[in-house]
Amino acid sequence: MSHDHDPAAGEQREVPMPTTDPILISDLTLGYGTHTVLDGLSLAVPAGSITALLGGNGAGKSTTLSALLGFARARTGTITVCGIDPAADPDEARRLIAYLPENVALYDHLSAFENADYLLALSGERPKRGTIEDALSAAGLQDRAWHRRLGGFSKGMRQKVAIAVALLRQVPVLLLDEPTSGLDPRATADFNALLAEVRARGTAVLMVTHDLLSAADIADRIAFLEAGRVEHEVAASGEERFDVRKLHARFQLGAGRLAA
Ligand SMILES: Nc1ncnc2c1ncn2[C@@H]1O[C@H](COP(=O)(O)OP(=O)(O)OP(=O)(O)O)[C@@H](O)[C@H]1O
Repeated sequence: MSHDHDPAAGEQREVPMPTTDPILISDLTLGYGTHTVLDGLSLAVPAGSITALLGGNGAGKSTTLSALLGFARARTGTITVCGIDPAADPDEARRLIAYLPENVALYDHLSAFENADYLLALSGERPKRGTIEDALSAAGLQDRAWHRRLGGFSKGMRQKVAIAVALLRQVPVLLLDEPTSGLDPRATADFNALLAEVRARGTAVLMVTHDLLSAADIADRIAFLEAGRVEHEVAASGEERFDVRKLHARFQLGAGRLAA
């Protein structure tokens, strides 16, 4: 499955430097049939920052990611990924996005290395010799696991392979759907440390999550999605992190409002 690694041909693409916020959603309304899911949603994620998108079940968090990927079409409002409208040009928008769904689709019969190599080839990437190993290592996967089939991997190990692929793609936007669900606290901390590195590269990260602790630990901004829009947004200031108990209370308030 591995392709020929010609170092000369394997130059990594430059990460496009956005002139506007890489993720920009303005007054977005979207739904399925007669059911309106997003109703005036506005959200901006600047380069080099992490926004956690919180909200009750069915609030429209995954739908927001679908719209950024060009799978769900806006009725009104605008949505851009580095200035590209994903509905008008989904291929170009997806070229700029690394997306980690909740259940990452990897191939059990391939090794970690082969999975990364194959998935990158599907994205049209030809990584330089040694860069896959570097990325697997940076993602925290021990070298003895690099050439083992994924069949026996834990969820945390799979997540590391997936994030290694995302790291290798060097794209300006990373979308994560509940990335820490099912991870133990140690694996979650490792994952957050990795996200901090992705942020330091200038990537705009939007993370849908129910994990308040993880969001409080890593996010720069936390947006609460309620009644189809961002009703409340809080930002961490400097070294001061979020208070998880306050976030929990805020979340309960929103969930109560949704149920009312
Ligand atoms: N393809 C679809 N067709 C019709 N309705 C859909 C579709 N996808 C999602 N919905 C509906 O849109 C609403 C929002 O779903 P979405 O998956 O975006 O919520 P969510 O906030 O991600 O929820 P959860 O936290 O449970 O994952 C729900 O009522 C859901 O049933």
